[in-house]
Amino acid sequence: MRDDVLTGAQEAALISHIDGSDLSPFRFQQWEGKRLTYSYGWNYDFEHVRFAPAEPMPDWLLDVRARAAAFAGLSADDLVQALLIRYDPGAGIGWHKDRPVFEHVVGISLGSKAVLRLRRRTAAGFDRAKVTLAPRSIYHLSGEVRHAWEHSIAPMDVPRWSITFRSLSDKGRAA
Ligand SMILES: O=C(O)CCC(=O)C(=O)O
Ligand SMILES: [Fe+2]
Repeated sequence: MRDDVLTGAQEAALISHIDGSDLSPFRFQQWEGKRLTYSYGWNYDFEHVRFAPAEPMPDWLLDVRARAAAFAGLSADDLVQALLIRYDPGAGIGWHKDRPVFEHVVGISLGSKAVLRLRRRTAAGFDRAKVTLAPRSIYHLSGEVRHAWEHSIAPMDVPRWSITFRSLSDKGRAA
């Protein structure tokens, strides 16, 4: 993780771009999440279990993608997906591992801080950890924390925005 990878002005511009995007509620089976999302590059459709190319990333994302790649030691071209999320008050994200079609996960937090909770199943229960995601900070999930641990964010009473860049895994490339 690293704090302060964006200025306040850059953060405000990214938030207004996300708010100006055609966000829609995350849907899975009968369940409609309170978090609003939009994907560029590739779309993993949970409702129809379909992984398909999506609209290319717009210019306003390219600078922040380059920073995310540099931070994670990747090349910008590797980060082929960008997921925009707006969490309105009451929205969170439940326990999950990111889909196996993706490999590296690099996330940028905007607007307000959140606690990223982490857990890994053990014989006795769960190992747990948590980390504070400050606004304007970045994190990289790879290796064990990406593949062996789940993560979640509890619903909050203030809005938060995030941009998650992902590379494809071998499985994603094969698909
Ligand atoms: O909002 C975040 O920073 C986390 C998002 C996340 O875990 C995901 O989209 O898979
Ligand atoms: Fe995730």
